[in-house]
Amino acid sequence: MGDVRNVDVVVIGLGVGGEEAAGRLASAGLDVVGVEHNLVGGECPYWGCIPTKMMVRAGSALAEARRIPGLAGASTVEPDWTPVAGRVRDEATDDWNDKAAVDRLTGKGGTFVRGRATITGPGRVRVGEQEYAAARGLVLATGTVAVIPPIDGLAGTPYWTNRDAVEAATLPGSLIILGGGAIGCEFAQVFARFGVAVTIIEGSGRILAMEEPESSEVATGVLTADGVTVRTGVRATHVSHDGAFTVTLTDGSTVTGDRLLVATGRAARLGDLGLETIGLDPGARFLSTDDRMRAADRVWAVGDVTGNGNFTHMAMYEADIAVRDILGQGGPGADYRARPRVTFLDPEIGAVGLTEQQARDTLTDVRVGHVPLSATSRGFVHGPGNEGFIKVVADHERGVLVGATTAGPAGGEMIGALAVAVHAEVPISTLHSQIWAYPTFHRGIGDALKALA
Ligand SMILES: Cc1cc2nc3c(=O)[nH]c(=O)nc-3n(C[C@H](O)[C@H](O)[C@H](O)COP(=O)(O)OP(=O)(O)OC[C@H]3O[C@@H](n4cnc5c(N)ncnc54)[C@H](O)[C@@H]3O)c2cc1C
Ligand SMILES: NC(=O)c1ccc[n+]([C@@H]2O[C@H](COP(=O)([O-])OP(=O)(O)OC[C@H]3O[C@@H](n4cnc5c(N)ncnc54)[C@H](O)[C@@H]3O)[C@@H](O)[C@H]2O)c1
Repeated sequence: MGDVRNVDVVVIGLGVGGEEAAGRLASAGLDVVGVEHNLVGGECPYWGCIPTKMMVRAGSALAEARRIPGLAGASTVEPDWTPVAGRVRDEATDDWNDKAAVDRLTGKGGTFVRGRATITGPGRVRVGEQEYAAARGLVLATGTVAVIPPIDGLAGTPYWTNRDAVEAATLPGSLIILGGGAIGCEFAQVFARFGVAVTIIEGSGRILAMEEPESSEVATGVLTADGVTVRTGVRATHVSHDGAFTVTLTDGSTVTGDRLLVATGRAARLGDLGLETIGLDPGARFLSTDDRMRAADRVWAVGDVTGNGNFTHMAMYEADIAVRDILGQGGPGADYRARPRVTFLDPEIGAVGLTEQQARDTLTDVRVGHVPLSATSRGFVHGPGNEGFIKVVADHERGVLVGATTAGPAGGEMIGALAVAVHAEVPISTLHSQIWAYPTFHRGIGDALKALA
């Protein structure tokens, strides 16, 4: 065992949240050690948001080109995965090389340690043979891994997770996707648009089950139109692989495919972290925190491990709160009322705050306004590809919005206006007097507000 090195803060896990926290604390002059056993930047830049949104961009370009007939002449579309895989490898991930990110941290004065960190006691962390004592404390930002359900026969088969799907240099002829959440749906649409025969198997009654039922309906419609087979309310009971995959479902039917992508949710990486040495439960699903992201005395937790939403913007939001607390800077604590999210389908499905059902479960007088995008001027003008809707959810007693969904060609952008309304609790009477530019997609927000009933 080497000497104990005394530092101010040890950050465990340098994904989105940890990298932000370590960089900010180092810039503020603290002696910070950031530990990462894989790639600095974590899931988002290498196997998550960035490469998948490059894929979505490519799929959307194909879809838009296919809309030319009827709109602007003729088009012949020949999909080719080569440039997509090339962009993912060269532009998004630098061939899965994190040198730039490591340099960014050390350039701010932080110390980078590649290895797996284990907590050995209050303020104490071990990486290999080196022990660190952190006077100010620890930031835990170890993120999540793909959940692999205990389906008979699945273990031991060469199934894909999001990582394999992002790294794919060539596409399979057919793909079975277990799970119809954001990951399953986004990959399904992209791959289908490149000619892959995709089947989604979703155990619950609808895909995108965490979102509004109308979102599930739109997603099912567009995926089906793209050639995806969407199976809901069925689960896999058995998986076999003999070169191709065969999945047996609860209704007795089977589905075959060249590849199988498991996209059935994420689990926090907490098991082997040594949480028991600081009085935390190593078996917990998530680390619960107070509104300053404190999980225990001199222990902060940020990002996916807190269970407050697996989104990059949440990891950065929570890292900011933890950093301010460590530096004694004060400022607002965590407030999850206006949590935004966007599922990057075509149409994009943006959402903020509560769904209608969540609002009805907690509030006494809930009013809802809904407008199909095709009924708005811009939706009408747009024509092909105008699937979507705007839905607003109001707490009538307080006269404010508590949630909204914007599905459409610019759904991820439209939600910005409604996120402000929910976050700042803008009175609905004030929103009614707002002038919405014509003929934008977001002008439909005014129509949805008028439809509140
Ligand atoms: C396919 C996919 C698409 C996504 N798309 C979006 C999107 O469009 N928009 C969005 O907002 N979010 C998206 N997400 C979610 C987003 O990637 C995560 O919310 C984000 O990466 C969380 O950041 P984090 O820092 O909490 O964890 P992570 O990014 O998971 O980073 C945690 C890091 O900790 C390291 N680590 C773990 N244990 C240890 C240890 N003991 N010692 C050292 N290092 C350790 C890991 O190697 C990892 O690098 C997507 C996720 C996936 C999988
Ligand atoms: N655009 C984005 O912001 C974006 C994109 C991708 C992922 N993410 C984040 O990553 C997280 C994980 O995504 P995800 O799609 O893996 O998880 P998810 O929890 O959103 O969806 C998983 C789905 O799998 C289903 N399921 C679970 N077990 C099953 C089984 N055995 N058979 C069939 N279906 C089963 C669940 O009912 C659920 O609908 C999301 O919560 C999201 O926050 C965000």
